[in-house]
Amino acid sequence: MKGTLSSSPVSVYENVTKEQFLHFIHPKREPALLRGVDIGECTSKWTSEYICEKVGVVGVKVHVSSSPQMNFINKNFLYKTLPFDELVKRASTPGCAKKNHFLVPGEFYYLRSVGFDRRGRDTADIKKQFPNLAGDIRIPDFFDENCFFSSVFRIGSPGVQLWTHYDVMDNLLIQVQGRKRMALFSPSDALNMYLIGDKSQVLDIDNPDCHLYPKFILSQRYECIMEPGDIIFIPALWFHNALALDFGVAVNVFWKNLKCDLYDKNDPYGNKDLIPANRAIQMVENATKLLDTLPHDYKDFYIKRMISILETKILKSNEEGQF
Ligand SMILES: O=C(O)CCC(=O)C(=O)O
Ligand SMILES: [Fe+2]
Repeated sequence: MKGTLSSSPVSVYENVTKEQFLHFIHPKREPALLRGVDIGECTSKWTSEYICEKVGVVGVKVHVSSSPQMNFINKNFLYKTLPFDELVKRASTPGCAKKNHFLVPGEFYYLRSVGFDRRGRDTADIKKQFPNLAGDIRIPDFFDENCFFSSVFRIGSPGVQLWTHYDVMDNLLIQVQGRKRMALFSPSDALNMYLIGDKSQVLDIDNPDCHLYPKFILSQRYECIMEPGDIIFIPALWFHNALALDFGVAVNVFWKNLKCDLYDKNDPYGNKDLIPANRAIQMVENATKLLDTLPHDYKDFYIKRMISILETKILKSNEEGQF
């Protein structure tokens, strides 16, 4: 059984200034589509030819999949290294990935840039990994520079859909080339998302399987189409799913909205839960393991008791407006 889901538009704001963003948009903790913000010359300059010429043959690690819907559950993608210009040619030229491919003709590509050393604390920074392009993009100064976490270059084939997930940082996603459909869900819908870690198991958000994921259609979906030059503000913890309608070039910037010491220092992607949250989740996991020592019916009963403790906690913090 397939279910359908209505959606609400993401609020659109034109020609937003730093002051307007800080006073009216950021405090709402809701996604916002920002139009007409000065992002520099990249919107006119960043043609496929230009970015190929500026970056050249530098090797980049990309997701490659035979399906446009990249799926983390049965990992229907591989990581492959390609020269940057070859990636751009294959992803932007219809038919190009038909001749040269890793998996199947017409395969799909997605680049999410990373820092030089991903095992360490090195995060993506376009100024470091793409210095010849960084000067063309003006990242809005809508946050304190001490809170900057990373800036990520994203390139993808038309049709690529990135699974629904949340990040723990506030985010400005700047769409430079191509259109993209963004679907978002509030953190308050977390129980309807069927999460595994930071990712939703509901892969086909347009035709969700209602037998497997009956509560998904209860969630409130927000949606917008991003045009080149648009920026979307995605507050930390908001679930998002990106569907590229064209060959896409985007840059996003993550920053820390809360006190720096709450964030995991070893987080190359900006998706590790805050230290207290991560500890709390570990404790719940340990608590359920502890119950493994009891017979099934007792375990079931005490898990339900734990759920009722947590449910009461949700109601209380909702009343206090702190949820
Ligand atoms: O635009 C995309 O392809 C995905 C964006 C995303 O997940 C992000 O900016 O956090
Ligand atoms: Fe994300």
